[in-house]
Amino acid sequence: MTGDAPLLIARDLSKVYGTTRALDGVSLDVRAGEILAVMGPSGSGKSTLMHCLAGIVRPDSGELRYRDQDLIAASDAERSALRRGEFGFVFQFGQLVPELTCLENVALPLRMEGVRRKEAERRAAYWLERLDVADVAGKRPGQASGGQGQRVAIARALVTEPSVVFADEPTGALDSLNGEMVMRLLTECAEQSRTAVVLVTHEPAVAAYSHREIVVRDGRIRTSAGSAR
Ligand SMILES: Nc1ncnc2c1ncn2[C@@H]1O[C@H](COP(=O)(O)OP(=O)(O)OP(=O)(O)O)[C@@H](O)[C@H]1O
Repeated sequence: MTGDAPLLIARDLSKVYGTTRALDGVSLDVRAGEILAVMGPSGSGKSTLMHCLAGIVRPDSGELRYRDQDLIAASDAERSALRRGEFGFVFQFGQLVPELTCLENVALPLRMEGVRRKEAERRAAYWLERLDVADVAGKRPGQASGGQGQRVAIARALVTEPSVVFADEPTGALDSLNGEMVMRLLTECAEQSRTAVVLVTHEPAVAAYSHREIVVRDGRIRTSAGSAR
């Protein structure tokens, strides 16, 4: 893994909200296939860091590159094209569309890219199978359990075969057994497809699925270590 050029390179990133220094000179690389846990206390800047890396929030200063692209100089349209095409997202609460079936939810990012319905649903069905939730394909998210919904959300994040998945507390709403299953499937699928995962979590048991942990405090990276994995 160390031989790969980094996918994301952040240097000295800063972001200020009013008088709050949410990020204060953060430097970080994310490599293909790497599972990186971002830990730290509430309000320390974890989400701001993740949102900057994902091209959602524009840092005030520093350098940020995804492959050859300057993410700070990129226009809003370029950044959203990058998010759609290269990145996947998983949040604490699956944020699935309640009116659509689980299959349609997973097919949605492909439909938005112009993939025809039949092909999009075929690929969605494959990912539901991979995440072991094929049985909820025809159900709406409200009819699935929390753990199943989160696995559907992961299928939706992976269906476009992104280079990087950003996961913000993906197990935060689950009990530990379901949380472990979600983490096991997320990391197995990511490793098989060499997808990098940037994982924000408070939970050491979740961070244990990563290859590397960083701890953010007061907008700075305080420690960085390989995990037990
Ligand atoms: N859009 C915003 N407007 C104003 N302040 C913000 C905004 N986003 C974040 N902040 C502030 O920046 C700091 C870092 O917030 P951030 O959400 O990145 O922390 P976090 O580590 O992800 O916290 P948590 O674990 O509670 O989600 C906090 O003081 C927060 O209040």
